[in-house]
Amino acid sequence: MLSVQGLRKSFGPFLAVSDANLTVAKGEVVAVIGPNGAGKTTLFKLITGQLKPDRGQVMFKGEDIAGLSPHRICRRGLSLSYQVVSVFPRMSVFENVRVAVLARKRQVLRLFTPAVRLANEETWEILSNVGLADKAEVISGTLSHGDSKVLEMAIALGNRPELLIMDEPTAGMSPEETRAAKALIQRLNGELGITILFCEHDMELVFNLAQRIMVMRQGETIAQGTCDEVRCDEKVQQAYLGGQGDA
Ligand SMILES: Nc1ncnc2c1ncn2[C@@H]1O[C@H](COP(=O)(O)OP(=O)(O)OP(=O)(O)O)[C@@H](O)[C@H]1O
Repeated sequence: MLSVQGLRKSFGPFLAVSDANLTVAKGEVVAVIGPNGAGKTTLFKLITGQLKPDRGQVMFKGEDIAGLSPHRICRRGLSLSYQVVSVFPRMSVFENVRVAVLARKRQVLRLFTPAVRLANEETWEILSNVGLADKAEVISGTLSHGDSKVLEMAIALGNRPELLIMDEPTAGMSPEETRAAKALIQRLNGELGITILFCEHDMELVFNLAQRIMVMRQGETIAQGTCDEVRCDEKVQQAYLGGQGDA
């Protein structure tokens, strides 16, 4: 479904991503790991169009999407759930998700039209899928950190993504919130069939959730494979145990 080859991005003289390579098959859960500053977030921004690569290829469903606008990439079924919560804090949980659903349908909010009725139904469905239906009327800015991150995922689901990319989905969550988020990600993948690509520093979560792992160090892909393959990889052990890692 997604194939990244030889992706490179520099900021002035600094090479943040020098050679990123990644494949994600339909239906998979794939994790990108690497020490702080390895280039994981930059890679996700390059895939989702928030940054333009200097060179390299990003093939999504057979088409090269490298350098397309985020909007056009999103329309092809690829959504990003952010590391930093970016909901509209004064809007309710329901309204935040409905905006995303209406945006996908290219509708503005004209109440009582059939399109809005359908968007309302879809919004309720998403909220119940992620377990936020009972908080639909809550003002988003008053949610706990864990619920805000789940809302972020719900907003991304408003785009009906085939591939959902999540940047540190459980960062800052309590152990209980992390367990719930893990179950949610498994449900999105298992029940709704959404392909998942995420990066995360919580190695327990990575090895529990991911079917395959890609490892970055200093902007470069140094390994890619099953959890066992990656665990046994010498370069990976060096990256994490050689004084550069944070896991
Ligand atoms: N807009 C930018 N301008 C200059 N340097 C940047 C910019 N964005 C990222 N960088 C640098 O690129 C490198 C990679 O950053 P990136 O955020 O992609 O790493 P990361 O692997 O996601 O790190 P973390 O795990 O800490 O989130 C870092 O050294 C960072 O400071």
